[in-house]
Amino acid sequence: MKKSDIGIYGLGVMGRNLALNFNDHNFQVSVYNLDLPGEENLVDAFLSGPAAETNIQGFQEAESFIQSLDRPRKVLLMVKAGAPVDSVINQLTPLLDAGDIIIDGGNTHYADTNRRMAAAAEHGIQYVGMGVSGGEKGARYGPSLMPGGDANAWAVVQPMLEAAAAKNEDGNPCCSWMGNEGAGHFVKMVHNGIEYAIMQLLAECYQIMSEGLALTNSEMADTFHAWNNDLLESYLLDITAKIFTVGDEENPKELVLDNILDKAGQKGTGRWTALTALELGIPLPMITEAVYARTISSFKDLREEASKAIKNEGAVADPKLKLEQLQQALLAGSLVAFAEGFWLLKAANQEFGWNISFQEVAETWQGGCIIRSALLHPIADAFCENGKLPHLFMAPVFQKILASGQQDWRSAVAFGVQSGIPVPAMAAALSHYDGLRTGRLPANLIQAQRDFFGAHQYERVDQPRGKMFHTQWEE
Ligand SMILES: NC(=O)C1=CN([C@@H]2O[C@H](COP(=O)(O)OP(=O)(O)OC[C@H]3O[C@@H](n4cnc5c(N)ncnc54)[C@H](OP(=O)(O)O)[C@@H]3O)[C@@H](O)[C@H]2O)C=CC1
Ligand SMILES: O=C(CO)[C@H](O)[C@H](O)COP(=O)(O)O
Repeated sequence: MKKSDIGIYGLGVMGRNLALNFNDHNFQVSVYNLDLPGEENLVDAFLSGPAAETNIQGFQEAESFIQSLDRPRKVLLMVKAGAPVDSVINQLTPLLDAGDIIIDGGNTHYADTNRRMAAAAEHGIQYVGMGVSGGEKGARYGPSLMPGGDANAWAVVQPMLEAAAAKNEDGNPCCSWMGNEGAGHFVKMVHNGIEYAIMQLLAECYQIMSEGLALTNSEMADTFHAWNNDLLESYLLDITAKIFTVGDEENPKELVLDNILDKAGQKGTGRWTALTALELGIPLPMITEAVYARTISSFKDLREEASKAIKNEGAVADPKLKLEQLQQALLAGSLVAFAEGFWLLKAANQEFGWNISFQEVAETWQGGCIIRSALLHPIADAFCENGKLPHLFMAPVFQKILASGQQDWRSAVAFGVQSGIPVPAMAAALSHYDGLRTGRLPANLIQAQRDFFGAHQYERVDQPRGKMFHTQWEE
């Protein structure tokens, strides 16, 4: 039997679709899944189902799975992030040889990848932490891939990963080497932070349209569909418009959307983005508010109770918001979401000594991934022109967009605030914009207060930076 080019461990949603994708590109694929007693045999189900007409080989034991691979063996782990990855690595390490390559394609925390890469190196195993985006369809027909880790492995896995990846409008694979250690997983984490922010922004537009402007579901479908153009064209806007057209199987006259409980789930990547930003000292108010918004949604019972106790009487926004104004808020907010993400990537380069190319990240996100958006083209151009751009707001192209849309953006936020419709991401995006474009903030008062109660000292506007002063504020 021909040895396989790649082995995929884990036949969940992503693993089984990636296996079919690699097979489509004429790579020989081996698959394995650790089934617990009593669980369905996923390998058999896969081979007799979706993989029936393929050359994919399935294995019931890890030993034979690993032996089926061509050297250096390349094993792609598509298992649940966290402890399962450690347990799978422990299972496979004795079966692998020096020079073999483990690729973790799950949503792993970058610090875990740093640790696992160092541990694998002790056995001579090359380790790649790879962000994968695109969900089920992306995995099947072309995801966006963000590998990083042991650079020696890149040349070996590059042809396979590039073949399986989505292609952008220029025909280039949406797959780039992100850098050392956990750089690939860091980029995927930030991708998900941006994903949270844009999803929340779209959800806020939905609530403003439905509750504030009394639009029907079909009007909202049309509006989202019409907006999905020019710089606003994106996968998330596209699927949002489609969601407003899907009927409920249980109640055919209703939309399934109207019958979904308003409690947002989260697996952790958005929270990690916010926490990492806090640790690295980078303000990501919009992404963080998007995480909080999911969290507050999870307090469903408390919210129901509070909504009965605390009425929003008399809250009326004036004047009524125009849909064009809301559209501008969506555009500006989407841009802020990307600006926050790239700002964190810049900080990571500085903190960890990585060399993530922001242009390549933007290009890698142009196809296949959940946050693919027309905005990623001018973003890639901006970084191509100036790889050291300190913040996306400093690119003239975005200054123009933000400046021309800012009054409408403010109106949309004001409409939400005045009518009592929560707009945390939209408002936080605006605060980020206003905070950054304000040359003199009231932080002088904070410094005075700190010096008053704690003798923490302050710098003066008329003295060199770093020279500290203290005032005896009271006798
Ligand atoms: N779904 C998505 O849209 C995306 C998911 N990801 C990430 O990809 C990874 C896989 O996701 P997905 O395919 O959706 O997940 P699924 O839940 O569909 O599949 C999880 C897989 O992990 C296996 N697994 C769980 N625990 C263990 C363990 N202790 N030992 C061995 N195998 C284990 C499962 O095996 P079993 O069936 O036997 O339990 C199954 O094969 C995750 O890290 C996820 O965050 C990344 C991008 C997009
Ligand atoms: O990585 C993904 C998309 O890019 C996964 O779908 C992930 O599960 C999304 O995060 P969450 O479940 O927290 O919404």
